[in-house]
Amino acid sequence: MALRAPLTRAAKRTTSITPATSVLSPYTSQWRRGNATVVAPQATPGSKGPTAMVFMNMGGPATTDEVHGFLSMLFADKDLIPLGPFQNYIGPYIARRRTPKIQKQYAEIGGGSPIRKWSEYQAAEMCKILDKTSPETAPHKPYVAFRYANPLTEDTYKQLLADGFGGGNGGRAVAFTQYPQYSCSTTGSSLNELWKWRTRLEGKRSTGEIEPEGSIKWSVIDRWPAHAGLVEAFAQHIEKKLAEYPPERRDNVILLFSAHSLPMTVVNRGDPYPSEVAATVYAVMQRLAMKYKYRLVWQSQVGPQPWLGAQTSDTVKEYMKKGQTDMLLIPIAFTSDHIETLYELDKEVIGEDAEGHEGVRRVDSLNGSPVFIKALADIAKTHLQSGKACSHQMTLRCPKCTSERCLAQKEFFAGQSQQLEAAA
Ligand SMILES: C=CC1=C(C)c2cc3[nH]c(cc4nc(cc5[nH]c(cc1n2)c(C)c5CCC(=O)O)C(CCC(=O)O)=C4C)c(C)c3C=C
Ligand code: FES
Ligand SMILES: [Fe+2]
Repeated sequence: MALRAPLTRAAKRTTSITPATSVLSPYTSQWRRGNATVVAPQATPGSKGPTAMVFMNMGGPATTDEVHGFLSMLFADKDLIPLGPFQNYIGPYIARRRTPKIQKQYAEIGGGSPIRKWSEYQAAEMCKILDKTSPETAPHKPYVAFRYANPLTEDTYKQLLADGFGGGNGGRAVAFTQYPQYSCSTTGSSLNELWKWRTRLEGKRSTGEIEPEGSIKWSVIDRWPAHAGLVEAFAQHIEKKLAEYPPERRDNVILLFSAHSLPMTVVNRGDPYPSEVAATVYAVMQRLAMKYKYRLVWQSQVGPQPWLGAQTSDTVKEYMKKGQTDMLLIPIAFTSDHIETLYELDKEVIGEDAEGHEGVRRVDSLNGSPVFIKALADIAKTHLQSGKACSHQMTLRCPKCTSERCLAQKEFFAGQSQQLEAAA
């Protein structure tokens, strides 16, 4: 069975949460936050909207001054880097020590991560499409919630409340992970954080208390590794780059799909990410009619413990030694540019390991690709129509998971199904 006491706790909790609102509750349909009166967002006539579309991702420092804060949050995250009982001391120490090196890397890619710019653009463009293709849930309002950088999940949650979602008004929000493949260290961590702020800002205040009426009804798009539109967007970017090789060399270019690696402890815990990344790669190769030789390789290992390989940089060096100098690198587990593409692949792997050999090239990240944004809208529309709170797969914990956070988070999101059904 997937969860402990398979969802019964959540089921009980969520079926009993809608008695009449207590007189003392601040959650009425019009309520006060600070000095401002917040009014529920207006639905389009005949629509169940508005719907908040919340793009979740790790985020990145916008400037080199933000690198220390970013790393501090990253090394404090027990879902990403569990450092044991002394995490509160060791985490800040590692973050401080790593800051100058990482600041230098961000300085070399233009002074900061472009992830916020791309996430805000992708979310806004997707919502414009959704307003047309899913009028029954319109208007769709774009939000971004990052795990380690601004706008942080906490701030975005407060913004949702300030905009009139939840807080007595009810309203629907979709947490849309921007990691196509699910890992407990990425999407899982973002969901744990969202659940934490949901509990703090809208949840029960003490044990035994009933849930406040009119909180946000959440659902989650938790993975989309082989969506046809995602596959098409990757395939088109690959074909565009392949077309830049001379025709007589093109068929012998090796495609190196490169994904951020995972520590073997996480792989052996049973994390779904390696198999989902492989699913994306295989689907893209099928779309390319298996016309090229390819490998899935792994990058960005941090620290001394064993990580999943083969490493991207070793692979490039080994193939070069064997005389293979035409290789196309394809970042497959991240949908916009970041330090791993702009610094690690472009400067370290291509610039140093391959000594700038012109045969070693990189496919552009999806960034503002209209095919990709259309795919996002299609994924969202299918989800909104499904009436499901999350995928069936999300309710299954890793075989070796011992995290109470995972358990509570999964119970909460899976339990939102009843809320959605009640609202339907
Ligand atoms: C799908 C993508 C990613 C997975 C899976 C992932 C797992 C993972 N990462 C670390 C440790 C670090 N990651 C760091 C940066 C970073 N990680 C990803 C993506 C994934 N990480 C990205 C896109 C970035 C860069 C952000 C940007 O530029 O916008 C860092 C900080 C940089 C550094 O110090 O080297 C660390 C640390 C672990 C331990 C892990 C799996 C458990
Ligand atoms: S670590 Fe995977 S479900 Fe908890
Ligand atoms: Fe990472």
